[in-house]
Amino acid sequence: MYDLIVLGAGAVGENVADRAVQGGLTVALVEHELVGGECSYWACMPSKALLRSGAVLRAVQHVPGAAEAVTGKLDVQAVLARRNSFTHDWNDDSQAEWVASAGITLVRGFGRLTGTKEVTVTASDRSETVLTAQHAVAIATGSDAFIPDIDGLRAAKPWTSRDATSARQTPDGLVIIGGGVVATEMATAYAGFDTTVTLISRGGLLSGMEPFAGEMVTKALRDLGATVLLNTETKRVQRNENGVVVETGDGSVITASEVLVATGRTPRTQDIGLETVGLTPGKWLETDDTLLVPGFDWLYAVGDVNHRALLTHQGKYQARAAGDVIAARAKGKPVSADPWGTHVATADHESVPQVTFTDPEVASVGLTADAAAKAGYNNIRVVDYEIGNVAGASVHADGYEGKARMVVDEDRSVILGVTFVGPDVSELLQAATFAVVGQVPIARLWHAVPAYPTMNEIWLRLLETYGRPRG
Ligand SMILES: Cc1cc2nc3c(=O)[nH]c(=O)nc-3n(C[C@H](O)[C@H](O)[C@H](O)COP(=O)(O)OP(=O)(O)OC[C@H]3O[C@@H](n4cnc5c(N)ncnc54)[C@H](O)[C@@H]3O)c2cc1C
Ligand SMILES: NC(=O)c1ccc[n+]([C@@H]2O[C@H](COP(=O)([O-])OP(=O)(O)OC[C@H]3O[C@@H](n4cnc5c(N)ncnc54)[C@H](O)[C@@H]3O)[C@@H](O)[C@H]2O)c1
Repeated sequence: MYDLIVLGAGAVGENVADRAVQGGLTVALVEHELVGGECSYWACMPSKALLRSGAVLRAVQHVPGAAEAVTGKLDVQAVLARRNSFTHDWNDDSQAEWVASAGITLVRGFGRLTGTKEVTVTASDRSETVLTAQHAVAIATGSDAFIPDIDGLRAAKPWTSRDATSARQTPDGLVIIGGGVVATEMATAYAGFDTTVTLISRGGLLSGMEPFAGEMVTKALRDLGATVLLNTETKRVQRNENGVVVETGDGSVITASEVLVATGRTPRTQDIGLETVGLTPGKWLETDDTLLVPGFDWLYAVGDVNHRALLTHQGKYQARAAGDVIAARAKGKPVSADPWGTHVATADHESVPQVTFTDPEVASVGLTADAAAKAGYNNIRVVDYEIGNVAGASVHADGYEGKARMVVDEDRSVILGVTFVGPDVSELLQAATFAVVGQVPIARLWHAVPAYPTMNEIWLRLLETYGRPRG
């Protein structure tokens, strides 16, 4: 008997377990693949490792003096080898060691709910262990790539994000279906490897973000040599002895070695016994802000599986709240569940930061102008500024091109959202997150002076463009 059973040892499950142990609970953590989950082995870390070398090379090419010193092309094998070092060659020994050192019991095998507070784990030798929880079960099983119902796609054995991030060799030609984060990041990485990349998006690129983000990334991908087909349906996919043949809605035919499907995610809830507790398998798990599934006092859903924000940092934020609240409830301690309290993931609603590591990078937090209007903010003001006009950016790289947008709630004089697009803007994001989460009044932000000449001077320019509120 454990106080808590956590199903899934991705970044999120690990953190739920860790916080609960720190809160004085005993925890079993169930994992059937690699401890560390998608982020460590097939998502964030390998994808960023694949992108980083190309980004560095392009950065150097925009700084005379350095540019003359670096004239070669990317060494793709060295990039792949560096990627492998991040994934530890897909070996999770070090993460399993961390789990043990944190006082968490790791149970290897595939876990399913088999009743209230009960999880049955099937090990690789088919032996079964029944675990019971005194207080709670947390589902942190994550998500899988979603394969849409496109004629021939499944049969063509497409690459998913797992294949794109773990490839041992780069293909000569890659067709990417999708226009979101995975599609644009992988198009950027592979175009830099001299793979012939064709991206097919049924709409624009990065559609949930400010429109200029997708437009700038489209231009940049084309400049990198990728073909970007917008507002284009993928009609049919076929694999033959030479690779794949992809037919688009307008009748064009593209042949390539591989096709990557990057059309979103589907929850890993199909086969985890949800029906044994009255829930429907295959659906995202809804939760309240303490990550508790409605109708239960013992079942939590944390990370990708609850579909609140499919990002590692946001899942880990939820995990800290969930691990702490499970421990507090188990020990009969006070629960802080008001907005922005200790035991809630309030920031999930309107304050999520995200960086898309394309070139230019897209860094955003909070609401876009469109999302703010849809959320019912009817007195907003949008302030735009070219980042290239900031002294720090001109020193950073010759011909720096970037754009910033700040969305202000005029009723409260606070920032609802900020988007930066440009080389190396990712490190500007945390200041924006402080402003949005802290709901710092614009008048006070005028006293937060950015150092000269850094790219952070974009803040001063946005505020000057907005105008100084009267004190
Ligand atoms: C290509 C790509 C790049 C990304 N890059 C970023 C990025 O740069 N930054 C960012 O913040 N986010 C990024 N993400 C998103 C990020 O990977 C996810 O949000 C994150 O991995 C979710 O963590 P999780 O713990 O909820 O799920 P997962 O990491 O999927 O972990 C779930 C774990 O549960 C295990 N499991 C599932 N079912 C069972 C079962 N029945 N029994 C036992 N174990 C089970 C799985 O094996 C897995 O280890 C990226 C995603 C992709 C696809
Ligand atoms: N840097 C990062 O933070 C990062 C990087 C990669 C992934 N992620 C996370 O992983 C998640 C998955 O990324 P993703 O790019 O797969 O999803 P996404 O939701 O970002 O994009 C999905 C894309 O697929 C398209 N699409 C959906 N259904 C389709 C269909 N039937 N036919 C054709 N196109 C279709 C959509 O129009 C969209 O362009 C994201 O939610 C993101 O948060 C984050």
